[in-house]
Amino acid sequence: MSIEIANVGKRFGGFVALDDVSVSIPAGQLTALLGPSGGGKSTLLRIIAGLERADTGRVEIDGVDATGLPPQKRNVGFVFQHYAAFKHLSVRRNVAFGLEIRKRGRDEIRRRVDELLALVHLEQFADRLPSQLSGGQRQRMALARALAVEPTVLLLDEPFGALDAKVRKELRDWLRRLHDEVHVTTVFVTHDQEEALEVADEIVVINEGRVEQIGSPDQLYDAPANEFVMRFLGPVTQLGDQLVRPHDLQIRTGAAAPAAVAGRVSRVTRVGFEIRVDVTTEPGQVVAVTLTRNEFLALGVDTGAAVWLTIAPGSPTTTAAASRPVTAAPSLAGSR
Ligand SMILES: Nc1ncnc2c1ncn2[C@@H]1O[C@H](COP(=O)(O)OP(=O)(O)OP(=O)(O)O)[C@@H](O)[C@H]1O
Repeated sequence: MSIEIANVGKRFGGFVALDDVSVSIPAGQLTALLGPSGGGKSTLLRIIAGLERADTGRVEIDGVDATGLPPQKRNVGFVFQHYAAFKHLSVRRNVAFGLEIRKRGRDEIRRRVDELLALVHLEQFADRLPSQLSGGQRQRMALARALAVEPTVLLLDEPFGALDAKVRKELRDWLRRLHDEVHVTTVFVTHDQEEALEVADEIVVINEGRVEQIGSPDQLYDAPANEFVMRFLGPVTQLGDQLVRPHDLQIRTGAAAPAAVAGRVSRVTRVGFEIRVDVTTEPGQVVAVTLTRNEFLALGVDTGAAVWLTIAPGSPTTTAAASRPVTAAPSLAGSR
């Protein structure tokens, strides 16, 4: 049940929401559409669902041209951030709804709903009303309802976005496990890079209506296509004109390697299990380095110490597009 999106464009008035977007979503995978707010993720998802019509381009679901098909003919399941349940119906009836309107037999419905409630771990809540569930339980009910009609594709628009951090994390682990059991081709929208990196088989990074990069979490993290992707996927710092992750920098106190950049420790901050060491280089650039506590203790430096910075071999780096002004810091010239 693969999805092919070819050259899709969408405008709202004069505003370009999607600009020539092409993505192949492989069958049976969990794919994340990741990007900042307003980038076009939901619009793309809605176009796949048939809730929005593309101005240009084509959408193919499972080899069939779906570009002009209405949502009900696409066999997609959809879950939104704020799930609208039938308030007066029990959890069981909510999950059964799609099967009832398809006039499935009573025994079949009961069997299928029992299976689904077990799958989302809501068996003991079958007779409650949606208002008697927690937010996380309600979203699991929504997923069970979307899965009830055996969609070829499951589309999730920030399904856990409205929940608190702890519940989100539980649900994302659960979604991963659920997907490993059910294997339905799933596309979910998130603006949370950690969520995408943890859960997805493949990530499509979308920004300002365009695809910035498509790849596995490892590919995106280890080989970001550009500065945007590198910055969006995790913390970065700048050494000279190179963007690098703070934990990919090495600090030395002794004889400098040929490519090492000299500086002084300007600040040391402990952040949980990590130590953040700011090193101000001679041109006055403040470079952030993160070390484990043991690495920091072994290094034996403190504020004011003269050090040399190198980028650990093999680390992902990108050249900063425009060299940003370096952070203002007192000049260290001549103070070594
Ligand atoms: N029906 C509409 N009419 C006009 N503009 C719209 C409409 N739907 C979306 N847009 C605009 O298109 C752009 C992309 O919106 P979209 O919802 O796809 O972004 P998103 O990446 O999903 O963002 P978020 O994470 O905030 O939901 C936004 O600037 C939005 O304001």
